[in-house]
Amino acid sequence: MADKRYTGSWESIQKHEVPKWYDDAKFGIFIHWGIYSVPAYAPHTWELGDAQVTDWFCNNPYAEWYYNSVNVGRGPGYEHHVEKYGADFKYEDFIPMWKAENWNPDEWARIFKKAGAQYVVLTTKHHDGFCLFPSKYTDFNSVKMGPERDITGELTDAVRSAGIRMGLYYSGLIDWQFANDPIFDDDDLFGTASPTYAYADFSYNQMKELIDKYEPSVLWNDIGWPKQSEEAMPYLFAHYYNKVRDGVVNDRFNGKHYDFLTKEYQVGEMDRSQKWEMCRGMGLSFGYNEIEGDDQLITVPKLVNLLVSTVANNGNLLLNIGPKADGTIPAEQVRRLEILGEWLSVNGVGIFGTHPSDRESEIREDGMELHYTRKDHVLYVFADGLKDGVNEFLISDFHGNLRPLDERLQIETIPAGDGLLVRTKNYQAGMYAIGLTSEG
Ligand SMILES: CC(C)[C@@H]1NC[C@@H](O)[C@H](O)[C@@H]1O
Repeated sequence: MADKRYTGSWESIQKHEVPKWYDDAKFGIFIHWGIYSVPAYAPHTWELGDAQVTDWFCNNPYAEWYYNSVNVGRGPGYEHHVEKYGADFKYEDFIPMWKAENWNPDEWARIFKKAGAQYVVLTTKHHDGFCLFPSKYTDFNSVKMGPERDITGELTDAVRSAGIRMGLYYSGLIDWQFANDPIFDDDDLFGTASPTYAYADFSYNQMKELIDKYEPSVLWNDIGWPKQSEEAMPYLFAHYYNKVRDGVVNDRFNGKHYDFLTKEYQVGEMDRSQKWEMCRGMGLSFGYNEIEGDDQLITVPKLVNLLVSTVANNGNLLLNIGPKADGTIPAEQVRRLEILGEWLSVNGVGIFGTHPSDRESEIREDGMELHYTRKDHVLYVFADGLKDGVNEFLISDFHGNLRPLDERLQIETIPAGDGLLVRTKNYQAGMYAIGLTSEG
């Protein structure tokens, strides 16, 4: 029987279930690439969630917010712009400097594949309103100017050719081509949001354009959706799900319907019963920030720990890269993807296609962490925060045996009461979090 079609009602839409591919995927790559990649500057201040909102917007670490960081007329972003480019240099003057002259989408796809990424999400239109696709609703796009290429189309083809799913990000509520008063706080942010019915029609039409042209596996909307077209949302979702049967949408369409919840840098409250996704840059920014060198980026041990702890608690990790304006990915970001891919090539069996165990993650006072996943009857244990050489930890209420996924690791296992004592004999820091399996 043909798949049931969705109708334009909330009742119909809410019958959509999270498709297996998204639940199994566990790891994707976010890409923030745009005009802002030319100036590539933001002060290295705080992780989102660590700053007062009143401090955030004039000291914004997000390089993709460059336009507003200048528009506020004060703070390090503004001062940097005036000093380097002059007060009369406009944001749009960066467009002809974005040439993407060294961009090879197949090379990006090769890097993502080697990293173990199962899906990719590209910014098709960020808050600056510049579209990375040939929209028929605006000429402010990457085919008509700047790179003069359909970045979304070329990357979608390359990523899918590599056997990776393609998702699309869209700034649904904020578009500085329609409303560009400086944003100093959240009131300003939502005050500039979707100012008119004309914008609501524009964003609805562009989202439909993206669905029809690229049939993305993920619709990653940002900030929110225009109130003026909120009633039409079920039609948009029905159109999407009928066209992309195993597509997923995030929770940033005003939270009225979603396949997965989103977290940005910090986990905050966690509900393991719902599918969620953690996203973050490798540094404090999503867009490339030239002052964020290797020392300012997340370390590999912390990156592996983030992936393991996210997956063990029913999440996916969507790790962002910020390419340079010329189309190359900064070497320090590529290196992290390569190492993560090497770790996943050994331990991925305990990550991809697994489900959270009924065992909660354990964060011990000595810094050791135990995280659990399962696949059918097989239990996977990930131990992190270990020291070189010998470490001991108890898997309570466990009557099987465990063996390491990394054949370099030597362990002893000793039945102890109702559990199993595990002793590593030769742990080395380069093994990062170690994976153990109960599969014989
Ligand atoms: C999580 C990521 C998509 C961020 N969402 C909020 C934006 O303001 C920010 O620049 C970035 O795109």
